Amino acid sequence: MSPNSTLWQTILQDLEKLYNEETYNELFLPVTSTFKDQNGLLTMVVANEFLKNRINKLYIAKINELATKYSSTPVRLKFVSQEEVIEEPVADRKLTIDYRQGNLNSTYTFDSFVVGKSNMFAFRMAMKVADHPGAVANPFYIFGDVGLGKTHLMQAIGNYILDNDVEKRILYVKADNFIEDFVSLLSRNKNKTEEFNAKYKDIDVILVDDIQIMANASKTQMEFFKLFDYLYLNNKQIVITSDKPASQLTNIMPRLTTRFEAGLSVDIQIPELEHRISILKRKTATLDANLEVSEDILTFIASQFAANIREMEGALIRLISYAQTFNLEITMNVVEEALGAVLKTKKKTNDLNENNYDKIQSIVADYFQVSLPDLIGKKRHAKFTLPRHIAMYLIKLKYNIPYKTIGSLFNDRDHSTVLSACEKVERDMRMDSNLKFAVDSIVKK
Ligand SMILES: Nc1ncnc2c1ncn2[C@@H]1O[C@H](COP(=O)(O)OP(=O)(O)OP(=O)(O)O)[C@@H](O)[C@H]1O
Repeated sequence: MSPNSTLWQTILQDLEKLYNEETYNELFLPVTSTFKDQNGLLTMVVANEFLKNRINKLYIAKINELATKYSSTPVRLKFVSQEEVIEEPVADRKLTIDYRQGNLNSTYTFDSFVVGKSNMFAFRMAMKVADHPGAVANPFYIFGDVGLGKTHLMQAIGNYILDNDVEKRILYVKADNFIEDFVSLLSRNKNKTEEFNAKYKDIDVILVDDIQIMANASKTQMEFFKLFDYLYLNNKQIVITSDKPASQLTNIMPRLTTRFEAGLSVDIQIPELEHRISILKRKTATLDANLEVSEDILTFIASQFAANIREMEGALIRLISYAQTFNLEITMNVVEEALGAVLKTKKKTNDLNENNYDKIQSIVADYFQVSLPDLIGKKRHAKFTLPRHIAMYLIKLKYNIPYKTIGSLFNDRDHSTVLSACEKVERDMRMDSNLKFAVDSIVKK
């Protein structure tokens, strides 16, 4: 394959847009030659070690992401220096591509992971683990609620390690697949657990997703325990995710949970509103949709899908696909058309929940005939501030949650802003019968 290969030329076009002229001219343009082996490993030769290291440290994840996007067959790019090509032929280790291809999603990188307060520690430690696999935190245990980015972060570790050393064997496995694999092997041949062990032992990094699923599968747990010890003793990196801390896992044998606890545990929390909006912005950019989604609309979506990033992303994708299909500009009406059904179902589920803060926000917004983004947002006109203060007051009255938590439901306003809003509504109601009437009517709804 020559440097004029269509794939590299296509990638170059994107790189030119993504990075400044100097970087582009210095690093990407002078690639001297490329060749592809039978595993789909595309080797790019650059002039010297310095250029190679810069690309491998800073740009390889993006380049491989683009390669995956533009190639119809599995492909990975590896940059080597001119000297290396002369000294040693590029290694050909058959399994590497299969590991990546079958397991890791190449878009789950550190680069595409938006960092905020809720995941900062987890992110930083994950970077450290990826930089020094097996040496910093073993096992590395990530826990948190559904859809908050555990798999993404775990796979980012795998992708990073692989991007820096294409010969590393990274295995990502969902705990349920691990069980299935074990059970199907036993059903074929009861004495063949060695075959199972060999498959899993021949790896450098194991990423086990949703370990809680292994609850009650005691034979599989036993097998996993043996594997865990083997990998651990051989300094292979183990990364585990779960929906709860290791100490709270039920029906998982203590000899496993205590080993999980002995490593480093990090949690991922629900991101704050601004953080969720940043995630949506990043997602919009990667969708390449050529469609403008305003800040107000992103705020609205982020405020409706607080607890699960997967659902929030799903709503954004649905909205954009809808607008593209019907060739529409994205307005609040289009949001309602595209997401109406999803929001209705979500509302029903919310109605079953005790803590129904957005219901109060919607009722107040309806009562005062303002839109939800305006109620939650930053506009300071009295037309918006009065309903906003009333909504804050009613949430405090009904749920008595901390002022700071209420603030997070209103564009991350701080504790003192919410406190003074609630006090003002309470004070004004004593003197203003219209206001009292309005608040009472809303309470009855
Ligand atoms: N901080 C973030 N930045 C960018 N994308 C994110 C972030 N957090 C989550 N996502 C995206 O949200 C979606 C759901 O994330 P992921 O599958 O990693 O969640 P999870 O915690 O593993 O969920 P589950 O408990 O269901 O396994 C993915 O598309 C992921 O890329």
